[in-house]
Amino acid sequence: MTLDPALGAEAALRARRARAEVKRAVHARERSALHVAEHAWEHPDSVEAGLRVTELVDAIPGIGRHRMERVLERLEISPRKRVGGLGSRQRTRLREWLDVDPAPARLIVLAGPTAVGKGTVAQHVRDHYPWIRHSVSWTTRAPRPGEIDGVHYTFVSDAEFDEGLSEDAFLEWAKVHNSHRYGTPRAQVQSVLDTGDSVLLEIDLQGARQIRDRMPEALLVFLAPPSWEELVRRLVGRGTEDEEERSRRLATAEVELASQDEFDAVVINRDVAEAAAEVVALIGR
Ligand SMILES: Nc1nc2c(ncn2[C@@H]2O[C@H](COP(=O)(O)OP(=O)(O)O)[C@@H](O)[C@H]2O)c(=O)[nH]1
Ligand SMILES: Nc1ncnc2c1ncn2[C@@H]1O[C@H](COP(=O)(O)OP(=O)(O)O)[C@@H](O)[C@H]1O
Repeated sequence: MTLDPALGAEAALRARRARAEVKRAVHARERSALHVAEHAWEHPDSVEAGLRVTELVDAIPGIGRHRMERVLERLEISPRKRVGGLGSRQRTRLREWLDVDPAPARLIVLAGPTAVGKGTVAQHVRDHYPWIRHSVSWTTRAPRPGEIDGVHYTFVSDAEFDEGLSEDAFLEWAKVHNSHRYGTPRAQVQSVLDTGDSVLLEIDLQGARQIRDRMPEALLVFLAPPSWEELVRRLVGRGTEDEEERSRRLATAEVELASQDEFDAVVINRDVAEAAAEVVALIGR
């Protein structure tokens, strides 16, 4: 006997709708992902068993696509697998992972004195930990050679920055080194956090303090130099400031170094890769 193809298509549509309903319920926290998985393993013919593991994990609120991929890799589960088709060791690993509350997406602030290596460490995080997202700040300073608008900063005029202020568009903002204004766009950061990915902000100390007051759940990391001499060496070595600007920045740096206690963690930037790994480990995801 051959199956009527129209009936087959109808059954497939029903199954897709039923799977969508399970995902909706998990996302709305009406059912836990663990409950869905246990049901799938008890009832091999159920809708739950037919869900792809990616669909189940992705439906968990606050997970985010990057994190889902990493989790499945760590659990050694192929993204093509259906929940009902997992082997017993995979089931055990998935059960254990679902049983603990997944860490929520976090806002991470990386601050520290001038030339300590904030930009360098943030770039290393960008290159090696792509699931951590970065906010693009607005600034009134002019682009340096090689800097791209919308990538390194969003370069705006004073009037445009004022407009942003009047619309309450910044999560925090500050006038840095007594010259230009810099601000973190609120909507951009919030939309990334809403997808379940963590966001790293590389901002100055005044901005870090504002974040601490407004978002106590944020993780504040102070990047410190191995020594004062090394900080001076890095500032001079970078060669982007003249003598007068350098002494101004070093005076600020002295004050900033005294503020380490205000932070959740201090990471010493001896080696760029190690410092970046430490920051990522603090985020815990
Ligand atoms: N408060 C605040 N500071 C920022 C923001 N974006 C960048 N900064 C800080 O502004 C300072 C100057 O940055 P930049 O002009 O790129 O120069 P450089 O860091 O000296 O190379 C650095 O300390 C940055 O961390 C922001 O959105 N808010
Ligand atoms: N761990 C490190 N070891 C040696 N040099 C570093 C290290 N981190 C950064 N640097 C160098 O120090 C200088 C300042 O770094 P940068 O990222 O521009 O600092 P910031 O963004 O904090 O002002 C740059 O020339 C950079 O290459």
